Amino acid sequence: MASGDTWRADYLVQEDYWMAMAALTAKRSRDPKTQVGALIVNQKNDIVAIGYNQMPKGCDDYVMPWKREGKDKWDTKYPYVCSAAAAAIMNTNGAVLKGCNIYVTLFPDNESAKLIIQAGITKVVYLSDQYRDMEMMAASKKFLEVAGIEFRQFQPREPTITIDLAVNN
Ligand SMILES: O=c1ccn([C@H]2C[C@H](O)[C@@H](COP(=O)(O)O)O2)c(=O)[nH]1
Repeated sequence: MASGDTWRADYLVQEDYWMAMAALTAKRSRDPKTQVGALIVNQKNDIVAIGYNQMPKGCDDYVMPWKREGKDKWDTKYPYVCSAAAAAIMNTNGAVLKGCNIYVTLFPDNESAKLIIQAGITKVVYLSDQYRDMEMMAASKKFLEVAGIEFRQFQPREPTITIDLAVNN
């Protein structure tokens, strides 16, 4: 076989591709501070859902608050925004999530972790753990463990791959 007739050795491996897709999806978010992307794959390695942190459908981004601080918590984004994991879980077009894996650019908070568990997702691969010191993240790790869900930080198999973390701009 002549050189050049064989397959490309430096193709993007599957997991690097999925996390890169999650990072790209995060760029759809209108959150001015932290953009998060999530991608769900089934046991056959098909992508079945994607999502990013967003206001609920139909809730105008220009009306909803995107602030981190306000006169009270209801004046901030936190009670309203759907996490990337929540958006992906609700965006399956009917796919069954039991036994799926989720690739997410930010370690899921406790609300996202609840949904991940309830959806039957069995593995979480995350890019950033920037809020690891917050209590809700400790809670999240605790009940992911209790529920028997594997979670680990993403390690690119291709050391030269650079994924724009797309968080904390
Ligand atoms: O598991 C998570 C946790 C948070 N998010 C979203 C919710 C918000 O839009 C941002 C966090 O905003 P900060 O200003 O960094 O507090 O991220 C998520 O999608 N998934």
